[in-house]
Amino acid sequence: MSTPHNSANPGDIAKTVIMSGDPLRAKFMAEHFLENPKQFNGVRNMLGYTGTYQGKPVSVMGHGMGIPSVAIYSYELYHFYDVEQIIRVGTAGCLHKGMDIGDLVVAQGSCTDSNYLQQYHLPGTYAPIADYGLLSRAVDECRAMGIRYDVGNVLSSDIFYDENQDWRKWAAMGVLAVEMESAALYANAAACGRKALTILTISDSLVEAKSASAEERQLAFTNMMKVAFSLV
Ligand SMILES: O=P(O)(O)O[C@H]1O[C@H](CO)[C@@H](O)[C@H]1O
Ligand SMILES: O=c1cc[nH]c(=O)[nH]1
Repeated sequence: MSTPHNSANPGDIAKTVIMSGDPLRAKFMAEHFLENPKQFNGVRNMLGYTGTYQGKPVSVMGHGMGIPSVAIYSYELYHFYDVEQIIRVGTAGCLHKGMDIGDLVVAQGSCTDSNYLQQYHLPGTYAPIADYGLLSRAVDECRAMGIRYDVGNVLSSDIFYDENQDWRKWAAMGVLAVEMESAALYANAAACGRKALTILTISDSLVEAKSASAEERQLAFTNMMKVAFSLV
């Protein structure tokens, strides 16, 4: 059975899916990390592939930009394709001095300015968090690789071009970086008892004049991919 957004048949997608906003980053992962990749989706150019990594089945797929997009793709993977864990590898803007382009942020929790969580009608503020098992293994891998990384809260914002610079208020609460999807991914996973983790690479700084090129965003940030594949 396919969905309106995914033409895969049941069984075409592995239990672990590594996702990124940019479908071309998913293609890059298929070409550079997967053995025998087979494309399972091309609907809306949201490319998805399944292969093996060191002999273990794994899929990679794009999820588009923003919460509505990641929410659709991750919901369908968990509910209609029986996926057990989704690891997002994305880019983010850092909110503090001393963080550099290329640094990793392992997103322990994700705040949001989106209304997505209101659908659960909770009598308070839900705190979307990563699966602890995936998180702690990712941190172990970052340490073993000897790369620069932080672990903590991120902001999943609906706003890329922030007219009011509201990110400053999140930074004052210790939030490390801003991206646009993790809160919905974590909430979707929690709502169906599955696992999720986001590993980010800093591509921009909101506090210093630093920025990566479009090509680097698509292709060069391989440390987060190595960490993600180590979790398969
Ligand atoms: O690099 P990706 O995974 O797309 O993630 C970040 O980049 C996009 C914005 O440029 C948003 O999707 C944001 O979350
Ligand atoms: O500043 C940034 C950089 C990457 N992704 C975002 O959402 N914001």
